[in-house]
Amino acid sequence: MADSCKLQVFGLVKRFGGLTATDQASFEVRTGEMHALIGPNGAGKTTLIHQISGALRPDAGRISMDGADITQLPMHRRVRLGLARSYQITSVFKAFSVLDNVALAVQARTGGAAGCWRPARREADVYAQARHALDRVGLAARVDAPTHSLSHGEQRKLEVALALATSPSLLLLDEPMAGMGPEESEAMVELLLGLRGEVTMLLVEHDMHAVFRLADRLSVLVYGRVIATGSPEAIRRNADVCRAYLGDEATV
Ligand SMILES: Nc1ncnc2c1ncn2[C@@H]1O[C@H](COP(=O)(O)OP(=O)(O)OP(=O)(O)O)[C@@H](O)[C@H]1O
Repeated sequence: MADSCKLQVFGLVKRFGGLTATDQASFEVRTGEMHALIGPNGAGKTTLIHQISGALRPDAGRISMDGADITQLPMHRRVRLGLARSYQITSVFKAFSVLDNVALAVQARTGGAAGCWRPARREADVYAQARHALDRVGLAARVDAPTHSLSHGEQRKLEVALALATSPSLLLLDEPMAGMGPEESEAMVELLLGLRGEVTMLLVEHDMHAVFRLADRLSVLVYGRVIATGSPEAIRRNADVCRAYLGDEATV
């Protein structure tokens, strides 16, 4: 039986003036897999992630999730369908506790406009969901800490917790290891390995050691086009990929 498809990106085009940032980009993410999107600087990876999350509207092409066309849906509707993206820590309240920030994310993303008037039971559910997300990323002992007191590595974990807060089925991770030292990177790899199979993930990351440890399959983006998709082994051996991007890194 064919693997089921969680996300399908077909012929995605995004132009910024005269520059074509994604150029007929097409690839598929299978349900349950950890799929990495790699490529040189400026290849269009972040632009692609923005289009999948709904932050940017494509000029052409189609995005579908679980078989439903989501190309025209606003971001909040995609979130309701189970799509989440790792937040930038800059969007949190630094004086609030770690737990309160995640609880706010849960409430905001599950439709919390009348939050103040919700019954206590509802609030208990929100906090239970927030605690569960923090537990998943290994921040259970830091729930009461003010967010500004977190180390860099803990802040990146919090970003993942914020994305997990609404129990997504598809998680977009844009450079979760950025700015990390080897120990923090290793902790993030362990965290993401722990989520494998539980949530489908699409990862953009420059740390090739981490990528090749984590990914079930990879897609390689060069000049806005996906030039190859396959297993880590197949990608390492792909002559086009080595020529265009990996080169010596293919030995990782
Ligand atoms: N808002 C924008 N306006 C104009 N050009 C943009 C905009 N966003 C991205 N670009 C350009 O689009 C191209 C693709 O950028 P993008 O950030 O998607 O690449 P990337 O693969 O994520 O790069 P990196 O690995 O360095 O993060 C680059 O040439 C970039 O300068």
